[in-house]
Amino acid sequence: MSADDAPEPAGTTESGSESDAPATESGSESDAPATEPVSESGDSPTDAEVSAGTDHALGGDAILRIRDLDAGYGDLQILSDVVLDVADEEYVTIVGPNGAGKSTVMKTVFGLTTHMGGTVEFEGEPIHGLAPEQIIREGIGFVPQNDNVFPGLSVRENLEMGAYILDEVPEAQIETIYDRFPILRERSEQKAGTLSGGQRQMVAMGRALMLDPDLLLLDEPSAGLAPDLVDDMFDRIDRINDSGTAVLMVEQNAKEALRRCDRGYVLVNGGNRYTDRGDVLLADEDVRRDFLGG
Ligand SMILES: Nc1ncnc2c1ncn2[C@@H]1O[C@H](COP(=O)(O)OP(=O)(O)OP(=O)(O)O)[C@@H](O)[C@H]1O
Repeated sequence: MSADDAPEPAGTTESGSESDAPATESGSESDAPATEPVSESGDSPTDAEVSAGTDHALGGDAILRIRDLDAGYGDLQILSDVVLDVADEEYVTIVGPNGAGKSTVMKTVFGLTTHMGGTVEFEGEPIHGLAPEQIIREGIGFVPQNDNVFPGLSVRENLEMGAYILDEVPEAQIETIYDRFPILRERSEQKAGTLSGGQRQMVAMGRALMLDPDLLLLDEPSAGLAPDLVDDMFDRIDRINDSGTAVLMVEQNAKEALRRCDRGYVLVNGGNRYTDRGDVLLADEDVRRDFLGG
């Protein structure tokens, strides 16, 4: 989704002083917020006056709607009262310190943790408590950070595994994935374990896209990639989102992720801290200092 199409969060600034200022004319990705908050004094706004929002729910419709979510592992609670929305075709990033619970949110949406309270709804239906196989059927694909390919299977067999719930291999979808990642067509018969890190990540994404999900969950897609491949990976994610798939991503490369996404959530210690457009989070002094390395 382009920034212009992005739904507005229910509140974009702590003060609630949301401006109607248009996005920058060039529409270019810059560090400046596309919407410039106006100071109460009427002075020219500066970065120091940008306040990231703390209203974590979207004002409008969401295809993924998480409310007051408590979850963890066994008896160990990690998430407390998490609120998070993803709108149709939106690109949302979760950032935050190590151990904040970012991956746990993703795993919880995909049914891989212990649900302890609150709700996760997808396209209007509750999905908390469902098994991953059921969640895939609902239209959610997940690319975990680790162990996300079958190393002993070929590229093609990996893709086929992404559609294992179907009776027949969807050949047309495999072709669509090959069109999106042409190198995978070339390496179709090669064992996934022998591919480079970037190519393995493409296999993992391709597998998660096999059922043409409405929402793709990506956990640290740039982890372990050589620096010159990171931009390429982000470009591919942009294109997946541009083709109509909503994306919820956890990313260690927080600044780049926030530059690219529509909205971001800052998670700390298992709970929400800030929610706003990516460019607003990038411009907020406190967010930059505390969570983005200045
Ligand atoms: N399978 C598990 N069993 C028990 N505790 C776990 C498990 N996985 C993660 N945790 C704990 O949950 C907490 C949150 O971990 P999580 O991986 O969600 O954080 P994160 O924000 O994604 O961190 P990072 O950026 O380091 O990946 C951590 O304290 C972690 O040790």
